[in-house]
Amino acid sequence: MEIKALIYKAKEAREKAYSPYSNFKVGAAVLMENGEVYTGCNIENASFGATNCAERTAIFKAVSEGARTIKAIALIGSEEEFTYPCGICRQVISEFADEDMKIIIAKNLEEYIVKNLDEILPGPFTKKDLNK
Ligand SMILES: O=c1ccn([C@H]2C[C@H](O)[C@@H](CO)O2)c(=O)[nH]1
Ligand SMILES: [Zn+2]
Repeated sequence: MEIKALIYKAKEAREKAYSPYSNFKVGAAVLMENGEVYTGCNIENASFGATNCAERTAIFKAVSEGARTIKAIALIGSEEEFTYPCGICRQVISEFADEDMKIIIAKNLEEYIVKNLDEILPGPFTKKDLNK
């Protein structure tokens, strides 16, 4: 799937954000190994710590449908500056990352940057650390 098409899906998902506390909308789209794309938005909660980020919403939808490996993930938050995944999402992304997974961080369909996992999460804690 083309990068712009994945960003477009993330942008559409951002419209669904439930963020009455921060008023900050984020959308994500994951392309999985089975060729399916799953989308997610951030979902906030009056108990702030119960908030779920857009990336994790998308990944958990994918995994709960049986998909396991992320080929690419697109993320769109602010249109003024690039919105990077938070630390918790970086860890969750690493659990399901394909070895050459791309992380696409977009302001819009024209302005985006592409990162590898190693660039945003060097030295991850993985199943290898648990001898799994
Ligand atoms: O990469 C990010 C960064 C933040 N958020 C959400 C969480 C919260 O609802 C709001 C403000 O932190 O943005 C995401 O969904 N993804
Ligand atoms: Zn996050």
